[in-house]
Amino acid sequence: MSAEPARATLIDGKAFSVDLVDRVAAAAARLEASQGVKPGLAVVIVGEDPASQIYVRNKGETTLRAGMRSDTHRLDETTTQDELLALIARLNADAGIHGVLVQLPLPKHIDSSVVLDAIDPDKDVDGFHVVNAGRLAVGLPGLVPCTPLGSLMLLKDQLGDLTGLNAVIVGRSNIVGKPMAQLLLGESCTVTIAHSRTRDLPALCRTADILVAAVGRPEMIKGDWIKPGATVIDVGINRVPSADPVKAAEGKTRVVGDVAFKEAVEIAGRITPVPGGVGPMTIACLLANTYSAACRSIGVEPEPLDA
Ligand SMILES: Nc1nc(=O)c2c([nH]1)NC[C@@H]1CN(c3ccc(C(=O)N[C@@H](CCC(=O)O)C(=O)O)cc3)C=[N+]21
Repeated sequence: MSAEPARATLIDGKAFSVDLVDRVAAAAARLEASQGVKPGLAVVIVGEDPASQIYVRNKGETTLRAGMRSDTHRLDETTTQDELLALIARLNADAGIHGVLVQLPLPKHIDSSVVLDAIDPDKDVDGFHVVNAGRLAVGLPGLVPCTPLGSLMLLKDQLGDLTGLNAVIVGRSNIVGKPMAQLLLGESCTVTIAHSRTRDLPALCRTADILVAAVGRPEMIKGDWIKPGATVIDVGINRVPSADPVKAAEGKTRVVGDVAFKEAVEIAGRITPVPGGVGPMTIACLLANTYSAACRSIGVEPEPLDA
């Protein structure tokens, strides 16, 4: 007989996202057949931020798989804020484009909040516009940020009803932490948002039935911060030097999350791996949002897409 606790179940976001993209593709094809509207996504990238490259590559491939139109606008690092705003105005007015995404981070001379709030809220497939943040906060329908939306889909798929569970979110960003808190509150969880100034973060994390790590610090959340059996959602995508010193010296990197996975997997009940967890869900939800935006643009209620 072994007293060893079972290792955590791995939450396969990659597999879930493949299914979700298939459902989006089927729904989009029905929309096109019945209404003559093909969902279109415009992605705007200013400059050459390396962290954005994985996302752009994966997104391009996935958009094609979903049978949607995808335009990419690559602007020079020196593009002015006014030039960028002019492009957004054109995309807002383009009836063939239902989703507009401006890749973050933007160069320092551009004010991202001004840019994000220039996007038509009904085309804001990132859900970053202040109007969509407000809609989410008061429970109105709107476009919801992709990473929290994908994380919630995984949680509901794994756990079913989330009512009454203690959720701790580490990270208070507008793009992940805050909207994740709103979504979990909407599922009747008891939600705590923790951050860099939180006192005794390990002890707080140990109260969590659902622990969402969204701090952007490689492997910060340790195994002994996790309540045995808890569900851990690791939102982090951090590029660090390869574990093999020879490869690291050659400049090879690997991707790790915000959770120390090797320790955490021995304690948690369920956990998302990195890569292959939340990341692919973010992209699938971007396409789901583009499909929904296309439907709403012609006054059609989108088909439900969560499994
Ligand atoms: N306006 C805007 N919206 C975004 O959503 C946005 C952005 N800007 N800027 C950049 C970040 C980054 N991001 C990723 C999403 C998915 C993966 C992803 O699918 N990662 C895979 C592969 C990772 C790997 O192997 O390198 C995985 O986690 O399995 C990565 C990165 C979205 N971002």
